[in-house]
Amino acid sequence: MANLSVETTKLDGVRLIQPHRFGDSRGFFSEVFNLATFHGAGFDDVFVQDNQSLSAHAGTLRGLHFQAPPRDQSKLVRCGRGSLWDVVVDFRLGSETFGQWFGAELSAANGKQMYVPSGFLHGFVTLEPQTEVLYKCSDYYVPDMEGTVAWDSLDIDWPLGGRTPILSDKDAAAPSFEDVASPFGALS
Ligand SMILES: Cc1cn([C@H]2C[C@H](O)[C@@H](COP(=O)(O)OP(=O)(O)O[C@H]3O[C@@H](C)C(=O)[C@@H](O)[C@H]3O)O2)c(=O)[nH]c1=O
Repeated sequence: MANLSVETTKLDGVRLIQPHRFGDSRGFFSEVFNLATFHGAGFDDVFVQDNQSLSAHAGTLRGLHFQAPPRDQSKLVRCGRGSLWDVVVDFRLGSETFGQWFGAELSAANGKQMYVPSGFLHGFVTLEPQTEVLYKCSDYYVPDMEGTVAWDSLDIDWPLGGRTPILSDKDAAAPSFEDVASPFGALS
């Protein structure tokens, strides 16, 4: 039985991953990450850092973030509690889909994971209170190499239900997409 199903998206390299859940009377068991299985499915990343964030309120929006080369990161994102709407934006110069976005709901219930390749912006908005997000990164955090793009400077259809999102000071002050020079070449 396949332990992993992988869905392609309209953005090259961006994938929605569904690890298998073995359900029984107690609940379920799932290998949420297995290096050999992921390598077998074509992901050659070596993840070196695991992150966890908790957002107290629904409508908390984090993003859009990237870390510049040579310290760029691919990410494998999932939800441990609650639900979120996860977004990736193609930020690779010269890419046919430069500036286009893809979004999907990740929840504790659906077990889906978003694979965010290097060269893409990443962000999410929480859909429930006390939403926990867990993600692996392929390089360590380097604050000096970090970049932020304003969440509302692209035509992203954030499911906010008319609410004003809760932002960090850094994200609230982020420059617009068109004012940030991408450090990513087309083949990042
Ligand atoms: C991202 C990060 C933050 N921090 C620290 C810096 C700061 O004091 C505190 C909170 O950082 P931030 O406000 O940047 O956290 P947050 O807004 O949750 O940032 C995250 O957003 C999502 C969308 C991503 O894709 C991540 O890569 C990361 O950029 O945690 C680390 O120590 N290591 C890390 O890897």
